[in-house]
Amino acid sequence: MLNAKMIRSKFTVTFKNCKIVTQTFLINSMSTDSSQPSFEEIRKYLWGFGKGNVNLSKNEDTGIATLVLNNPEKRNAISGQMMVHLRDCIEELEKWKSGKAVILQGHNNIFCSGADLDFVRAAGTKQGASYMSTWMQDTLNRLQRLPLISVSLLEGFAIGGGAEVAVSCDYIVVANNAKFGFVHAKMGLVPVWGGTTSCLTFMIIPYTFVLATFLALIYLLFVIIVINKKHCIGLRQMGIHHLRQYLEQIDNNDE
Ligand SMILES: C[C@@H](C(=O)O)C(=O)SCCNC(=O)CCNC(=O)[C@H](O)C(C)(C)COP(=O)(O)OP(=O)(O)OC[C@H]1O[C@@H](n2cnc3c(N)ncnc32)[C@H](O)[C@@H]1OP(=O)(O)O
Repeated sequence: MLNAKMIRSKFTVTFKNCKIVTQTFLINSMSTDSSQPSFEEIRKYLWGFGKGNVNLSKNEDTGIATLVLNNPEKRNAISGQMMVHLRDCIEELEKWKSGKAVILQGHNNIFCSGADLDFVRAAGTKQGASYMSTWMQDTLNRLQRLPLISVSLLEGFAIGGGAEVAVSCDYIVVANNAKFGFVHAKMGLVPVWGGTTSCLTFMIIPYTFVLATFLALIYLLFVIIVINKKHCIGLRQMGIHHLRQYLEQIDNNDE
């Protein structure tokens, strides 16, 4: 049998253990892991894969830049080299003092067919996957935080990583022929470029807010009807009670 004191001391020990485990976890996660590759190392690695490029043109008069994904042989799929280009372009936009907006589009009216599958196959190791996701998450995070209005122009396909790039902009303009798809699940992948987080801010949070407001209004309406009904029943009963009293009084007066 455990008495209160024993329970308390057991709880304190458990609590202390939890605290130690939590603190160790936090210290570990905060410490800089010396095995983490530098971005310079990742750049060299990615540069060795594929063709294609990303073209940035800045219009100093209007303050509007255009960023074009260019790999026409593969429906503008993003190769290792293009990942490097994209980050360089975004770095340049970060420094553009007179810039107001950037439009992100694909070459020849097709947005992007995602990561270059030849690259994905070739770099399909634990190290390759980790390099790609670290690089692209950082790149798309920086695209989201650009001090410019960013617009993705969706024409043709925006698939897999292409969809992730699209949702990293502030606005998406969608053409009639656009086909947009997170196809990762079909391929047994998870979106590793940060697209799901962007989707959360883009779609799920606003829709949840609208749904919650709608449900709250229905609840309010329901409460008003119920209270009103109860109030009416109460008033009716009071009326009947007073009527009875009045009739009894008349009867008594007659007698
Ligand atoms: C890593 C992950 C992530 O987000 O984290 C991803 O992005 S995974 C990547 C997810 N993306 C995908 O699964 C898209 C795969 N592609 C497709 O479904 C299709 O190609 C469409 C994009 C719908 C386009 O179809 P359409 O009939 O118009 O053209 P097509 O299939 O004949 O393609 C034309 C040429 O482009 C190539 N091609 C197309 N998409 C490619 C890609 N993502 N990587 C490498 N090559 C690609 C085709 O192999 C073909 O090459 P040849 O002319 O030599 O035959």
